Parts: sequence; C-alpha cells; structure tokens
Amino acid sequence: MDNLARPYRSVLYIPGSNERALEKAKTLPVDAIIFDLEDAVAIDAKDSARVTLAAALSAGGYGQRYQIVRLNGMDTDWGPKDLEVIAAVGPQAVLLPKVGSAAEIEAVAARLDAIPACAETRIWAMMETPQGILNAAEIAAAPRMGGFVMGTNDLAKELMTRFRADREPLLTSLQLCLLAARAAGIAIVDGVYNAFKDEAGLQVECDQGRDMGFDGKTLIHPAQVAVANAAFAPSEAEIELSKRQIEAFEAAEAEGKGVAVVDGKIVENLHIVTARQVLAKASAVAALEG
Ligand SMILES: CC(C)(COP(=O)(O)OP(=O)(O)OC[C@H]1O[C@@H](n2cnc3c(N)ncnc32)[C@H](O)[C@@H]1OP(=O)(O)O)[C@@H](O)C(=O)NCCC(=O)NCCSC(=O)C[C@H](O)C(=O)O
Ligand SMILES: [Mg+2]
Repeated sequence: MDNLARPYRSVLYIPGSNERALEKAKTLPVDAIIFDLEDAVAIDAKDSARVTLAAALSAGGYGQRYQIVRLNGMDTDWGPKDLEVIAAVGPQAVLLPKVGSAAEIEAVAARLDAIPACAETRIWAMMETPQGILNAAEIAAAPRMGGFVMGTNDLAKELMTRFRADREPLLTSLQLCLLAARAAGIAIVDGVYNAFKDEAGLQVECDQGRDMGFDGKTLIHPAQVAVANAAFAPSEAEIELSKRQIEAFEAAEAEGKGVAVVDGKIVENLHIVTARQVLAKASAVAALEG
C-alpha cells in the first residue's frame, strides 16, 4: 500500500527491549508500530535492545502493520550503530528523534542510499524541538521523508509549557507541522497521551487531533488502540454523506451544473475530492481490518 494511502490511525510505541510487548504487538489491531530504541529503552539495555529488535524484525509476524524503527540520535553513542544494525534488515521506515534540520535527514538518506536492502526505506522525523518546528517545511521536503511524528512530551519540556487538556500552548507547533506535512505530501501523526488509563481524556485529544487534520495518534499502551482507531476512521455518518454528495454532484453535472446542494449546503468539485478521500480511507481501513 502507498505510504499516504495507508491508514495510520493507531501508531503504537513498543520498547525494543521488551520481548513480551514485541510478541504481543503481533496480535494488536494497530495500523503501525514504532519499535523504539530511544527513550523507552534504558541506557544499560541499549545494545541488547538493538540486537533483540533486529532479530524480531527479521523473524517477522507483524502482518500489514506498518513498521517504523525509532533510532537513537545520530549524535549519541548508540545512533550510528542502531542505523547500521537496523538498516541491515531493510526496515519499512526509520524514525529519527529530535530532528532540527533537513541536513540531518539528508545525511541518513545518503547512508540508506548505499544499502540495497533499504531501497524502499522511508525516513520519518520526530518533531519535538523548537528548531525542528521552525524548520518543519524543509524537513518535510527532505529526501526519503515519509512522515512526521509529534513528540509532544519533549516539545512541552523545551517550550517550558504546562499541561493543559486543550493543548493550547502546543497548537502553534502542531499546526506548523501539519502545514509542512500537507505541503510536502507526507503523513503526520499526533503525540502520545501519557495518562494511558484515562480513556475519556484520550478521546478528547484524539477528537482534537482528528479535527486538526492528523492522520492518527501515537500510543503507548494497548488500552489506547480502540479509541484511536475509531476516532481517526471515517464515521458511518461521514461515509453516508460522502456517498450522497458524490451522487448529487454527478447528477448536477449531468444537468450541466457545477454545484449541487446536499442538506442545505453547496457541494462543489473540491468537496467531491474530500468525499472520495473519505471513501478511499474507509476502504483502506476495511482492507486492514478484514
Ligand atoms: C506504560 C507501560 C510501562 C505499562 O506497561 P505494563 O505495566 O506492562 O502495562 P500492563 O500490565 O497494563 O500491560 C498489559 C499488557 O499489554 C502489554 N503491553 C503494555 N504496553 C505495551 C506496548 N506499548 N506495546 C505492546 N504491548 C504492551 C503488556 O506486555 C501486557 O501484556 P500481557 O503480558 O500479554 O498481558 C508500557 O505500556 C510501556 O512501556 N509503554 C510504552 C512506553 C514507551 O514506548 N515510551 C516511549 C514512547 S513515548 C515518547 O517517547 C514520546 C515522544 O518522544 C515525546 O517526546 O513525546
Ligand atoms: Mg521525545
């Protein structure tokens, strides 16, 4: 499935060091997995996690779930070794933390270009530093870019904000990254909701993220999957409306008109583009779930 056509409703982080979670993920209805070698892995476990993860990826079993590996930063003791070992198994995507500039993406892209197993490997970027947010447009347009992941914990730390349920202090950063991702035609998924037992709070954040235009949400626990899958899938009402809009617009066109009216609202060609995207997303979700 094409990078942008596939759903990214639920993107679950799994610590690369946690063999039980690595196994469990094969049974979870997530659209994508981030196998983490960065913040979820303790310093003493960095070297063993890399080996454990490379073996798990080679063994496979993750089905249609899109597989993204979060490496340690290339400026750390572990990052270059992570890239070497993970690249050898030809991952679908590598995710770079705390990206600040397009040059960082270009350097990793050049390394991947030299590895035949990585011909199709995409690069994703964690957007979680002030410098990265200010350079979002150039990062999104860099070679091999497949998507942005919002790192709202690091971002809140760097901006010195306080947690608010409405995320008002983070909205400018979230929207700058959305603009950059959409301009470059790459995917973008929202940050994690830390209180993984608070389903109502997660629901509010998922609805907000969906309204803003995110493709999905990053998650930290299996209990969060169902809420994200439902929030970022087209609803029955959206599917039904899209079908009626297409039908009405085609009828209007047949009569030589460029505008139809559905439920008292105008429907023009641009609305039909959105309606067809809704139906395509619904089909893609059904294909993954089927
Ligand atoms: C938060 C956790 C440490 C909780 O783990 P645990 O106490 O084991 O939870 P449960 O007992 O409720 O687990 C129930 C079962 O589910 C499995 N499990 C738990 N978490 C995961 C997971 N992430 N993926 C797959 N499976 C998972 C357990 O193994 C249990 O299975 P079973 O034995 O069959 O019952 C834990 O959830 C966790 O470690 N989560 C991930 C944390 C993480 O990845 N953090 C880093 C990413 S967030 C980040 O860095 C954001 C960004 O950079 C930013 O700046 O914002
Ligand atoms: Mg982070």
